[in-house]
Amino acid sequence: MAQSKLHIAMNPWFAFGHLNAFLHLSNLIAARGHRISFLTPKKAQAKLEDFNNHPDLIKFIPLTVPHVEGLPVGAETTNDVPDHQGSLIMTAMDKTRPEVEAILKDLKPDVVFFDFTYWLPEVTKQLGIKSLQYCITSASTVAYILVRSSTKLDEGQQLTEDELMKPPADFPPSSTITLHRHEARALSFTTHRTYGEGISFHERIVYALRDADGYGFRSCREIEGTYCDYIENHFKKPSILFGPTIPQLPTTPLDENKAKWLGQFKPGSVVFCAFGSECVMEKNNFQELLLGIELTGLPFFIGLKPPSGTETIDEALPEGFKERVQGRGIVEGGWIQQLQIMAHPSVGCFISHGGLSSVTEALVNNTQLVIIPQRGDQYIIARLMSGDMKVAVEVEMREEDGWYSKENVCTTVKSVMDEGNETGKQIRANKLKLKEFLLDENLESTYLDSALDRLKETLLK
Ligand SMILES: C[C@@H]1O[C@H](OP(=O)(O)OP(=O)(O)OC[C@H]2O[C@@H](n3ccc(=O)[nH]c3=O)[C@H](O)[C@@H]2O)[C@H](O)[C@H](O)[C@H]1O
Repeated sequence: MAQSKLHIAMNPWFAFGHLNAFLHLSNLIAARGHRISFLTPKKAQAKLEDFNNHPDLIKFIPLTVPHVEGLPVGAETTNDVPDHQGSLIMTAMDKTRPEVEAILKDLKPDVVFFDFTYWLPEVTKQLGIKSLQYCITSASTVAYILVRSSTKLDEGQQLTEDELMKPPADFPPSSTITLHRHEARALSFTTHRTYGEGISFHERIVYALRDADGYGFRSCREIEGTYCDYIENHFKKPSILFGPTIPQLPTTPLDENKAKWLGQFKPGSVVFCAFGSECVMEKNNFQELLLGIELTGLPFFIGLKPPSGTETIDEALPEGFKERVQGRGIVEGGWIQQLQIMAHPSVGCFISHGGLSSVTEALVNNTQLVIIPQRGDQYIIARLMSGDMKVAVEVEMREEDGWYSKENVCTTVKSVMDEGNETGKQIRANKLKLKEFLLDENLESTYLDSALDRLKETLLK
């Protein structure tokens, strides 16, 4: 088996973050001569095709997404609907089960990589095919929340807010992860919300984990090895690290005007703030964050969506802000060239929400990293980076409701930006070491090769 070529089917959640992550992995696997059958909604296929680097080996299999009442006609992915209709897209994806079953019966791949379709292992078992749950979030998130959730579910109970604040008793002793009260409360609310007809998000993920033949993570032993072992020991199934996704600088250069604007400031002096592709903040938190950045006295570039209840960034700005920061600060509300901005030599600090991709992008750049987690896995990723790895700092928040003051924001940013500050020096040194490790040209291929070997020796033996 070690030298044989595999046929892998991919069945990712109908959201572009997931479809792209699975396609990225597919490209790496196909580069080693393995065949991929990539199940995707019909319209999404057109958007993914440009990113298929191995059309001879990666074949898209279009799925007809059934219409679900309440969804706009033709909606297939979360991209086609507002946030609150994500659950209906999940229902639609669940309804593709008969089609997926027929496709797999016909294709007979060796293994199916999936994430949210908790019913997939039942289908594959009947067909004599293996299933691997490929998680695009951090292994530490699965370890901290879902391992004990599964035990609780078996007992007909749910994790409580108090339990979520602390790690389970048998958690790796090297871990520093704990949650604040407001985080535990928010997490408990989001995980227990219905996601798809008649099932909560949390049940969906736990059943997927419980029934899959193994797990895959976009991470490495050096960052999350202990968490991966913890998951493997609990579920007694192989937990495979495929290596972190190292971002490539896009070929499109940074917009000329932005590059010119950033270029007028000293190297490493600009504060850059962006909260990923989904985050819409509350207006008061948004304004306090802006005021905190203003208070640092440093030049800044902020790319955040207009906060809730507003249509434009201009109407959301604090009183007099625009006039006060004229010439040294920009706030934008649309899509920004995050990778190109982060790589600009003038940028010295990145304030992030803790999304796994944004954090990884910061780790392979020279910016200092400040995290203000907004939801879900971002709380855990923030602790992992600030506590376990000591490559980031977090803004102090009020325990009960997560409120932070402008002074908290300013002090934290200055702690990593002021020359001579001990915290800043330590973070910079740790980050540099990790950057060198992550940018080792052999890292990606070493991880991928050993992940595929492990897949063959365990699931597919
Ligand atoms: C799995 C899920 O991913 C989510 O992704 P989200 O978009 O928030 O953040 P990132 O993972 O940083 O991903 C965001 C990605 O979009 C890029 N980008 C974003 C906005 C923009 O204007 N320009 C850009 O280039 C950015 O460079 C990064 O690559 C959440 O974390 C969630 O908690 C997690 O479960």
